[in-house]
Amino acid sequence: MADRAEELIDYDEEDEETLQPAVVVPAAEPAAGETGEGTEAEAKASKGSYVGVHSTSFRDFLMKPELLRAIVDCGFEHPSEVQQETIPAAINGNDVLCQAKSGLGKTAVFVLATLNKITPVPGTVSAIVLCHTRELAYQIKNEYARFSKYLPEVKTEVLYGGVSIKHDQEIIGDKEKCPNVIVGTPGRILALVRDKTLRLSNVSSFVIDECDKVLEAIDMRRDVQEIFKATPHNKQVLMFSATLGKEIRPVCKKFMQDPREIYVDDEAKLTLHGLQQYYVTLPEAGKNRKLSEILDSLEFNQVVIFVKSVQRAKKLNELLNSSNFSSTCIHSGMPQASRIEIYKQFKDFTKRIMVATDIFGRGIDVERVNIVVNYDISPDADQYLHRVGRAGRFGTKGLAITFISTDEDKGVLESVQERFEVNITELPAEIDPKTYMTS
Ligand SMILES: Nc1ncnc2c1ncn2[C@@H]1O[C@H](COP(=O)(O)OP(=O)(O)OP(=O)(O)O)[C@@H](O)[C@H]1O
Repeated sequence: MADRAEELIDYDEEDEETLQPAVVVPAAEPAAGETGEGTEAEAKASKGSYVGVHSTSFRDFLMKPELLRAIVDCGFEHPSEVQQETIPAAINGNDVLCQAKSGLGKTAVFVLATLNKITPVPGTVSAIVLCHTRELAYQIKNEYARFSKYLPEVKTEVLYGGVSIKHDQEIIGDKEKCPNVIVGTPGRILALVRDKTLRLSNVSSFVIDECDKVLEAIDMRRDVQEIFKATPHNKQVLMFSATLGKEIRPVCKKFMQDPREIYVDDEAKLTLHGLQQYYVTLPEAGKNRKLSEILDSLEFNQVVIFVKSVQRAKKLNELLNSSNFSSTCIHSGMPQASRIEIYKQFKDFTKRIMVATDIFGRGIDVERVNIVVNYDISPDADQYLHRVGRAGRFGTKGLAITFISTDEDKGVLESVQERFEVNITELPAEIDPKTYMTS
């Protein structure tokens, strides 16, 4: 930790103790669809039912009318719990460090807050949003497009590696086309800052989504720091993740001034209660047979199957297709344009089975995914939580099945159960589809 601390940016005033107390999200009664026991109420649970304890309206937030209109068009009826807690603080101009469950609308918090604040000046970047994968950046850019529908003067662009930098340079260098909001991955954004194409001296909002992941690896953190240093001192900083361990919080706070901290401190509350979680113990050689049994016997809208390497993703995808399961796959070994194309096809429901490495494990929002299979278990408990959160988005129901074939796998499963106080049981011979299919 001492080494890590030395890596951090230090502003003199940031060394003072944080003045604002952290908000710990209270224990909410499960909303419809949360108990996972298959009651009639759950069967009726649908997207948007998860509104938490207080039912405020988006109109209660002091937002631009153009944003309120877009929210209605998006079909959002009520703010979710995290939105109720966090949007007012963000709109008020506070720096915010926020941890909240997967799939409950953290993205809308920063998209709405930054759009509410922005007064677009042609040729000037006002907001910058960083995240760890290109697909997530692309997805966030689309969220900006949805919510800025009635703010046509606000231009948003996504920037990431793996595609020609020339194209980015042309857009940013052109005053007419230059985005006011930039979403991207740190490497490409830093390259554009270094070559002086991208000027960040007017940035007033700095956002990091999946901040624990972005700041955990030293190389990505260094890139973020360099980008951060190119922005003015006086700006709003917002950071989000479903997992914010105690070690990473001080790292995040080094980028912030007197932040509002909103945490789900009792990690048991991070479990999605609409999500049923099971494991299957089996030898490595039995995984393919079990997977096809699962795909044959369970009902699903869309399923994501996680594996631990690019090679395994390729092989499993080939095998599934040769066994007449029409699957697709996504991993870092593919050209970037194909990755985005595959993400879009899956999101558009053209494909129903996706084999993925962990590039798809965080943040990706495909609302019809109701089953996640950990063909290879995640490397750690946090990543497990993110992966299974791809099912059961926004209070819908879902099912997660994890294959356990080594003692090491068993250890990870145990750490998940301890950390998030979830009881993961053996996959039963039969599961009532009502318990994992949102009607
Ligand atoms: N108030 C709302 N009403 C209805 N749907 C909503 C609302 N807020 C967000 N959603 C939808 O819920 C889904 C999940 O939101 P989002 O991807 O922002 O979750 P998240 O908290 O960032 O999850 P993760 O931690 O997995 O990244 C999205 O499809 C989003 O459009």
